[in-house]
Amino acid sequence: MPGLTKLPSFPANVPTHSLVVVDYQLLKAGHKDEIAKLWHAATHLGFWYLSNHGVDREVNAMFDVGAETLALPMSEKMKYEQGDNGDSFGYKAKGMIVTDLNGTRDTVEFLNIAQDDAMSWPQPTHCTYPSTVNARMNDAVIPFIRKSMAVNNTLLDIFERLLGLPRGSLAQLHAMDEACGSEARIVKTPPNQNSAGIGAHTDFGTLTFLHNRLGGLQVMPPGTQEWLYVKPVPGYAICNIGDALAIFSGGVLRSNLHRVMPPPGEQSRYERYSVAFFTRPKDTVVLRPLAEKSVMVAEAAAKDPRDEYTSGATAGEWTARRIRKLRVRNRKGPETWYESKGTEHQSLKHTPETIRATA
Ligand SMILES: O=C(O)CCC(=O)C(=O)O
Ligand SMILES: [Fe+2]
Repeated sequence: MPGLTKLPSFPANVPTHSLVVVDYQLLKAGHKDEIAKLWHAATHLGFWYLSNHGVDREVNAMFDVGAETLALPMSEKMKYEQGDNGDSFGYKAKGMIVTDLNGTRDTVEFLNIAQDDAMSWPQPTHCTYPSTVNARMNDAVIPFIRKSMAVNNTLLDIFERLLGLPRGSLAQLHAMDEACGSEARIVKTPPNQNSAGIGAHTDFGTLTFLHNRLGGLQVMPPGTQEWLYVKPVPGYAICNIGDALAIFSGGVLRSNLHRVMPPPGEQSRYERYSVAFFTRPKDTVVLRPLAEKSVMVAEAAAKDPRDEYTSGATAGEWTARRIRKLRVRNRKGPETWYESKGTEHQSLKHTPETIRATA
């Protein structure tokens, strides 16, 4: 069980970015200073720690489900592999996606469990899962997904209000009346790696609720070309804005570039697991600034003459394209790496040269 091993502490001598700590209970209580801290983090780096989220027990259970499942024989896991069509749900074997422009293969394996499948369980909506997932659906997976949804929906309601959007408008884009790309993920990085686990990317969806025990996650602060570690803090989630929310807000909220590297220092000798929940819009929602619904978004969109936030794609198409273009077997050359990109132009000028700098 990954939770029972005593892990070496995060080293003090690696370049690290400190994140603002936002208290979830204070946010829920409408505490003004806490909401102001959240807004600042969401409109600048797009990442923050969330304390007092109350999901610790469920997160620990998910680390165990991940360890049990990813320990299954490869032949069993491969029955659930994502494939090359841009589907997200299921298992992704190590080395199936590229991490950079040169086509370097990834070093991680992960398992994605659809929110829709958990909500319709035992009836599948999208796909089925390994027996180790099914066995823990009721006591671990569903409780984790339900609580993560509640956290992300609370944050979404706050952003909706602060963006000046009509009440319920963001919630409507994420309602459970249609299929969506929201999913839980468990990522496993083997010990002693020396290349990127997951390459530089922005998240595809709306909001990410992430749980780390070992280091490895890095962010590139806006306006820099420098990668900085995010230190895992026990009990704190790491939250970040994804592309869909950056686009809905006309760029007011920031979807920042990040990647997963081997854990730093002594930690690199250990297997690394992370657990995440991604809230994504309903598949049919078109990704575009909600300018007609908010003066703030309209003003931000007007300052974007190149229309970089108007994708024309639905959320389902956006996610499928980005996954498809990352798959090794779909790679034609360096251009396929650029074709996998989302709103990275927020961190970089949208040119091959600057994207190359992060590759
Ligand atoms: O493992 C992590 O810490 C982050 C993973 C990540 O960025 C992702 O799965 O999108
Ligand atoms: Fe990510």
